Amino acid sequence: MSDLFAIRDLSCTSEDGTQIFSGVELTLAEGDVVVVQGKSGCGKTTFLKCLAHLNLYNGHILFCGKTPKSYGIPLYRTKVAYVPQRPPLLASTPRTFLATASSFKARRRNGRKDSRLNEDMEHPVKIASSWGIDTQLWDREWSNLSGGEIQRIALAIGIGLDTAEVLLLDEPTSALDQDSCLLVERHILDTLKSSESPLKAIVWITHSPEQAGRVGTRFLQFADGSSYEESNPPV
Ligand SMILES: Nc1ncnc2c1ncn2[C@@H]1O[C@H](COP(=O)(O)OP(=O)(O)OP(=O)(O)O)[C@@H](O)[C@H]1O
Repeated sequence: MSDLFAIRDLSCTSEDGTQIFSGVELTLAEGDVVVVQGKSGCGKTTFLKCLAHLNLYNGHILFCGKTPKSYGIPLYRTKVAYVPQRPPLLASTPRTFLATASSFKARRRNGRKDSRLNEDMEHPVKIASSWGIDTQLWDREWSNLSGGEIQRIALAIGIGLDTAEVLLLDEPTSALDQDSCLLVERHILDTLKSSESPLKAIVWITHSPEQAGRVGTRFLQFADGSSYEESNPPV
């Protein structure tokens, strides 16, 4: 049987030709929560973007034994989903964005839009509500939402569409207070364990050693232009 997610000899170079990292290796199995840590600017976000095929890279990425291109990149990105730390401020509202994201899911289901679109949109709203996001915030312009509200809404969409098998989380709780952070963490880990969710593994960037210890099952450290795995969370 092929690995869930295999990354082989991954390297990435910035537009000006500077190498950001090279030689990164990682194999994900079902149930893994790989915490990614390292100094600011060492390439963690770039790494996640490469995994989501949002950044150019060299090397090999295989999801269930197949390359991203063999799925078609839009479909691949529904299976290996990147949730940015700060979603680019979009025009319009979270509900408009959710409708677009849900329509991708509907197309993936049967090749066209279908009547389950509204149903697909309910789950993210319900999840966000359980994290203190009032339903009316979905109809407010992104630019008029707080950082913590934006972060919870983006994460609720990433999880609640129920398409992601691998979630790539970029400091998903960096704008949240401690109580909200723990609530969100618990929900993500429960989703990973749930047999009703397609979610199988998570790659999670955090600068918090405490969070790394709470959520991580494996620990990938970025340093000196490459990465290495540690057996324990760094203190
Ligand atoms: N589009 C880009 N063009 C040029 N350089 C870039 C680009 N995106 C990122 N970089 C550079 O690549 C390096 C890695 O950036 P990246 O955002 O991946 O770091 P990071 O480890 O996630 O940092 P942080 O912990 O501060 O979020 C940095 O030096 C950054 O300035």
